[in-house]
Amino acid sequence: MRCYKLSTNVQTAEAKKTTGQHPKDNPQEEFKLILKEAVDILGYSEEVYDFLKEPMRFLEVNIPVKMDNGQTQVFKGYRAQHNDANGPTKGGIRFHPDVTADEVKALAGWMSLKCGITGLPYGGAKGGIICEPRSMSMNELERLSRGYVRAVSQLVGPTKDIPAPDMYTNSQIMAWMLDEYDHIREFDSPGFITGKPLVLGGSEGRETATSKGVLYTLQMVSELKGMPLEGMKVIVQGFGNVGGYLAYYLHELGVKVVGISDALGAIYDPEGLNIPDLLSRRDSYGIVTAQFENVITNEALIEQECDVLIPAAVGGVITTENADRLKCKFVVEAANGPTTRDAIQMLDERGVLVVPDILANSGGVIVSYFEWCQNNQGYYWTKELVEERLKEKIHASFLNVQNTAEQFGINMKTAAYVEGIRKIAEASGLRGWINLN
Ligand SMILES: NC(=O)C1=CN([C@@H]2O[C@H](COP(=O)(O)OP(=O)(O)OC[C@H]3O[C@@H](n4cnc5c(N)ncnc54)[C@H](O)[C@@H]3O)[C@@H](O)[C@H]2O)C=CC1
Ligand SMILES: O=C(O)CCC(=O)C(=O)O
Repeated sequence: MRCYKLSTNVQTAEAKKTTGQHPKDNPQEEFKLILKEAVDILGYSEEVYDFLKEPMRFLEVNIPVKMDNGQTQVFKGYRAQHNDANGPTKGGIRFHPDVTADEVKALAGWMSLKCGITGLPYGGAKGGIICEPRSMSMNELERLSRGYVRAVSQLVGPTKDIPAPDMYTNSQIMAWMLDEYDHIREFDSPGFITGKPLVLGGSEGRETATSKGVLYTLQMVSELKGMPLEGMKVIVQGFGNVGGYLAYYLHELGVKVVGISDALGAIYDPEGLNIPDLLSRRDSYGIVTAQFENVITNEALIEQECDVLIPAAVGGVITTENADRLKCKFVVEAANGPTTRDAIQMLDERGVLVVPDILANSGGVIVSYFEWCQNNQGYYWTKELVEERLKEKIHASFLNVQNTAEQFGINMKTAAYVEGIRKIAEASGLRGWINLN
């Protein structure tokens, strides 16, 4: 633990600029590219691609929020519902300054695929609001969260479209959104939203579900490749809900977490970082690097020596511009859309396995589904039961995607699309919406 030390001139996280890298490519175009490949591999008609390339519904809203200074600020928000052939749509809500309509559309498409791969009775959706939550007060965030629910209330609901947390949203925001929805509908509907606090009908294990799912995936990779996790060197980009818990579990298992990062920078130490100490210093937005000297950039972190690179923050961080310089053996995508299609091809050629986001980070929506089932039953499960069932689903989905990759001689990303699309297309075909052939 040599390379990082506490800064003597700590600049507060709030005082620093927050946005970091911007996705180099349009995520919706990325989604369409691999979708087309997968549709062709399955031998489906052009109709299937035309139907699935865009969300079935897309709502753009303007949310007026009374700020603490008395002035009204208008925030732009989105909700995309990609496909509801398999059941109600499902997906998180992101609060981030870089949110775009195309990003939300792609994220909704990826949710459909995730639900397809894991066999959940849902289609995909996603929401987003363009905002900088770290510069807003709790009261302003509450008014924004409630305003968003009022704006999209006609479109969402426990049997229509069920939101959840994503970047910069958490269980408190889910609680405000639930409360607003209950006021509008005039009845208690815990199944309207997942990722809630436990006392409001949340599920044991939801907060840690995405990171646990990534961990189970990594364990599958380590078994597959005959490389024990213990002693492995891992870099985790992003130190929030997903990255923070993941770094902790890895550290507990004897993995050397050699690099972590947040929106402001990264720290790297080839000897391994003291993860519990870093977690104890982290603020509620997953920021810790502001307290240290020798901070490197997120771009530089990605190129450091390690066995496994786990992007767990924003999209579009591994592109054709840096894929050649990665020094890892595997990339496990915990974030949504961190690697572009062309970068995956470059990594394939170099023998670097990329475990796709729609498989690796599906733990979040899997346990959200468990939460929704518990809400519908009014009967709550133990954490052990949740984690056992999560592990089963991740294992089965991983093996399925891996078999498909072998069967068609394709990489795991395309195989995951093939598996995801199969379910949505079949359901859409049976409903008479499209002809598959
Ligand atoms: N929370 C969940 O259940 C799920 C999250 N995901 C994905 O995982 C990723 C992370 O989500 P959460 O951990 O929930 O978010 P979070 O808001 O809890 O944490 C985000 C982390 O990323 C850092 N960050 C923000 N901008 C960054 C940048 N430009 N470069 C590097 N780091 C940056 C933040 O400082 C923070 O440490 C997102 O891509 C999200 O869509 C995927 C599935 C489920
Ligand atoms: O928990 C959920 O329903 C969705 C989580 C999510 O937004 C995601 O998997 O990207």
